Amino acid sequence: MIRFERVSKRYPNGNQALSELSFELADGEFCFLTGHSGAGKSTLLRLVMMLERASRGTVEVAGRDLGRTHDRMAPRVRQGIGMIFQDHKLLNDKTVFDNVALPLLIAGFRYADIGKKVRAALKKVGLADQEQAWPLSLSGGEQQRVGVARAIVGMPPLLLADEPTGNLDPELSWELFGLFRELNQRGMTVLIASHDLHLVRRMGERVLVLSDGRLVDDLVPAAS
Ligand SMILES: Nc1ncnc2c1ncn2[C@@H]1O[C@H](COP(=O)(O)OP(=O)(O)OP(=O)(O)O)[C@@H](O)[C@H]1O
Repeated sequence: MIRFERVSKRYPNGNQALSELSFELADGEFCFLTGHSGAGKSTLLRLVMMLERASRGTVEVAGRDLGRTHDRMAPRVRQGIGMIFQDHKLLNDKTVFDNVALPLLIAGFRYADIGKKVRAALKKVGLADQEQAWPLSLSGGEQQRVGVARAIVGMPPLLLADEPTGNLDPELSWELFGLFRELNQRGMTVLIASHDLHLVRRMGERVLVLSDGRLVDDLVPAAS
């Protein structure tokens, strides 16, 4: 699903965010990305989303070489990816339903087809009864789950999350990771950037460890 081969990223101001990074994430895998602040986690995810371009090396997503992909194809690439942010980026002047419907409207789905998909996504995250609620009337954990519903409403094959538990207490964080595992068990490939090492270890999944833009460890869970 994702292949990085000797990828380096240097920002225009000279910051070297990634250096000679190589790894592969197969279809259906569940993987964490950890490392200190500034290690390059967000940059890696931004390269996968085509929000940035690699300075050197090859980035492949779903068989597509992003270095050879024109900017105008970026929306198509992003349609295959669900993205979850730390601050969930919900629109507070829109209902839960409308927030979750947004990616489908942008993708050009007919309004008649949208309701079913939005309700299915809200059901998956356990918020079926909140579709008419306003984001600010929900708890932090519920808001984050709306963000997950919005990311998965188009059933993308790949789910990326950047510090999704940053604003959640340990119990809600654990629940959210459980939800990601469920989505993975239904076939989604999942890559989560997190510096919550305690929770990451507890999940017992594959962990890529970045330090100063380099891959310093690739921990594969022991077979159970
Ligand atoms: N737009 C940018 N322009 C210049 N430098 C940047 C930019 N974005 C990130 N960097 C630099 O690239 C390096 C990697 O940053 P990145 O945000 O990818 O790390 P991170 O591991 O996600 O950190 P954090 O956990 O703090 O979000 C850092 O040195 C950072 O200052």
